[in-house]
Amino acid sequence: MSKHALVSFTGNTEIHTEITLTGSKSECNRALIISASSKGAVKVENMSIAADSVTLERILNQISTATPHQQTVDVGPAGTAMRFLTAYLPTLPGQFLLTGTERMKQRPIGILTEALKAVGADISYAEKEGFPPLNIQGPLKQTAATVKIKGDISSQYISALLMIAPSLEQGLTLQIEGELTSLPYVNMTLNMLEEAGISHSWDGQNISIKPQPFKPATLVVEPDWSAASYWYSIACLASKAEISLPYLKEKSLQGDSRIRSIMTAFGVKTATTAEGITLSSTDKNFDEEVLDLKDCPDLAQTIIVCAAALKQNLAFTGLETLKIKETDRVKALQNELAKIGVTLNEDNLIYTLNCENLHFPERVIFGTYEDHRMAMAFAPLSLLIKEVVLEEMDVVEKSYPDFWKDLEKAGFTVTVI
Ligand SMILES: O=C(O)C1=C[C@@H](OP(=O)(O)O)[C@@H](O)[C@H](O)C1
Ligand SMILES: C=C(OP(=O)(O)O)C(=O)O
Repeated sequence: MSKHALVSFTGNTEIHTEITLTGSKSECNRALIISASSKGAVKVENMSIAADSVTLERILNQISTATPHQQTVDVGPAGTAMRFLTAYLPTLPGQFLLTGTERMKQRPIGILTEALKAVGADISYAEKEGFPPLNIQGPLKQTAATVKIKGDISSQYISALLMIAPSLEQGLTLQIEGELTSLPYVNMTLNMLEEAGISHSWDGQNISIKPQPFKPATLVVEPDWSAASYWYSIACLASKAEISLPYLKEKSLQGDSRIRSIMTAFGVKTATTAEGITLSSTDKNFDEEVLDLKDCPDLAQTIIVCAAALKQNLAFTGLETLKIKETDRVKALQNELAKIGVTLNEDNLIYTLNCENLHFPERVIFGTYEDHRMAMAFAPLSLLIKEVVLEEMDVVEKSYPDFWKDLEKAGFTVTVI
């Protein structure tokens, strides 16, 4: 039986708390692949407890390069792990079936697999052309060192290729076609590779990495800024807030640290302290009418739900990639915002909120669509709605397993129903 979370907040919504967030799953998943590629020269510190990272670590520890039999590698719902392993497994001697949840089988991978095949990888589709599960036969015998790849569907394809590039006999040049989406994630990959001794060149379109050895290094995973975004939302919707988030740094490899500047307009002030950062509530001042979220797609749900609750008819661009994430996030947002009378309408790739009929019923049950970010983006509405139910509460495990515990620490009541 699936469990749901009933979240409420009794009395005056003043929040004073300190929350230590787990490590970024994006940074952690890169650190794990880089460490495996370096054959142990690169160590990982402050591992994330995100289920997706735990899964990737377990897989990397379990796969064997000594067995002639096919090994099934199941990433569950972990998209980044799926994309990174699609590139990493072909570099190993072995035969693999790389698979995941039913939703994973609907998340496209063809752009990455075709690029890998062009470089010499032996990969075929076990079910539907262009989608997982994949049959992979390694080790890759390199046939080309330059490959074209579309940049506007998922940056994870590019990060996946960049991380195997230094281990390829001829290195790799990626010719990026179209606009690069989720750009900060590519920068994160290149920065972490650099920390591990790997240099690159990037002329605006082509990214090249020569064959080169990893140097001994320790990659320290920073706390998760995407997880921090839910605390920004809470600080914004509470009547008063002072929320400390230790170890978070303003200058981060994570593009989602942009939540800090976006949330100034939403009335959340961020102070840098010796320990990390502290969020406090201040006056709201919406000046920008259109927010482009192409660089930070994982913030979209947090920001859109928060704007809706504040009755701000903001417009958003850069939401195209949301359709292929854990769920079709635009559709999921449209369905669930309707429960508080808000619509999210698309016109020419501009999405606009209409909050004219915003209302807060006494009790709202929000669906979560196997998507951790749906649960975490809607939970803060319990500061405005007496009873908020988030279905399938375990979805948060994917990136932020302590989410419910942390809400309780901050004064929310979370009942499992
Ligand atoms: O590389 C990464 O760690 C990620 C890149 C982004 O995906 P896209 O590049 O597909 O937008 C982001 O949504 C995902 O949660 C993590
Ligand atoms: C899109 C996400 O993850 P992934 O693509 O790694 O499944 C996410 O965490 O929001």
